[in-house]
Amino acid sequence: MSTSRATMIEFDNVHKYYGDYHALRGISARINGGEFFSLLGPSGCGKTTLLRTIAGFEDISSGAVMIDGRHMENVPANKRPTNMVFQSYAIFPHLSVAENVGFGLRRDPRSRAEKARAVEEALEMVGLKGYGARAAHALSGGQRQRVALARALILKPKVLLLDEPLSALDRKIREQMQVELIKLQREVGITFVLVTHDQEEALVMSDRIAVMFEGEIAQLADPETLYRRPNSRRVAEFIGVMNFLPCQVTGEAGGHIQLEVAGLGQVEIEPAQAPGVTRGGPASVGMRPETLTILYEGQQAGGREAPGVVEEVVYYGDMTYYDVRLDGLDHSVRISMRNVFGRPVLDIGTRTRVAWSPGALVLFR
Ligand SMILES: Nc1ncnc2c1ncn2[C@@H]1O[C@H](COP(=O)(O)OP(=O)(O)OP(=O)(O)O)[C@@H](O)[C@H]1O
Repeated sequence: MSTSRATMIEFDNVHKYYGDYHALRGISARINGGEFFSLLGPSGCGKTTLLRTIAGFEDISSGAVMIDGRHMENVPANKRPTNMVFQSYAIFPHLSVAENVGFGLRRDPRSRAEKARAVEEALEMVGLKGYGARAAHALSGGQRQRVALARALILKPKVLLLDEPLSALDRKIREQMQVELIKLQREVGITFVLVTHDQEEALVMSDRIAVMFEGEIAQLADPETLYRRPNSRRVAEFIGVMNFLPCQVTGEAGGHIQLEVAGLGQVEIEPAQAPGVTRGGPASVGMRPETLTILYEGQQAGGREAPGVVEEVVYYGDMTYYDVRLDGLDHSVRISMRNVFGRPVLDIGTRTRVAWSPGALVLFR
């Protein structure tokens, strides 16, 4: 959580060209002090380029980058209050862990004993207390990334930049490191800016996320807003799974938007459920798989329900995916249900009813 609300980083209409290629197309955004902020997007969307403009590794073509109220034009990378942790473990294999962590303190005027204490503190912060004397080359991937983190943190930057720092790690270690990184960020209170293409990682770790496509920010919001109220189909599809049903906007009354949705019938939604909608054009509604429920025989929905046929059942242990083709729809919708009672009991071809909630719909143009 944020310790300070003041703006730490500001992008003002940043453009970046590589030759003719327009890599950043008018980025404007603010990152707060003490915030865990992520740049999320598919390969090539410009997220690494944007991160590198903060570090000063990349010049911008026009616009401005400010850090802590200071214009960064003509401020070289080594004079900026930032430090970067890379995907590859950029540590020196021939040095010890402590030598790696203390590397940035070579010209620090403090005494040897003080520096050694700072190194030990940094190692403790990243969960490597007592590892100082070990050879860096003998560490595991996760441990090397911790050393890289400690080496960055010991310099006490105002901003820590993380370029896919966990992507080379195994899934289990990665998930563990995600939680540790969040804790660490809360502890040190430094602004973290993370680049990732992994939507789950961004949702788990971030206070706010900027979703980028083709050099632009498509949506900037907290994880829950991004997930529940994506402002475009593209953002919705990039973050998790979403079902789309064609619909018509039939009217507006009492502050509500009235829809006729294929497979669902007439529905009223709140304006907040149409975050990206401007007037005109064909529309569709989105529904997340977990907002739908399969009703068993005799079970009451307590709300809205739609009939259909089970087309596919995929068992995942803790949950089952059902693909159900609702009557009046030419494709199936995906439904995910926790397996609280064990195995799925519906067979392919079974007629069933699907419970849904108007409040869980999102309208897109
Ligand atoms: N030095 C460069 N010269 C020319 N084009 C570049 C250079 N660096 C990046 N690009 C191009 O700019 C675009 C954005 O690159 P960037 O590395 O920022 O993307 P990304 O979203 O971080 O993707 P990835 O996750 O694959 O690194 C890409 O199309 C890339 O090919």
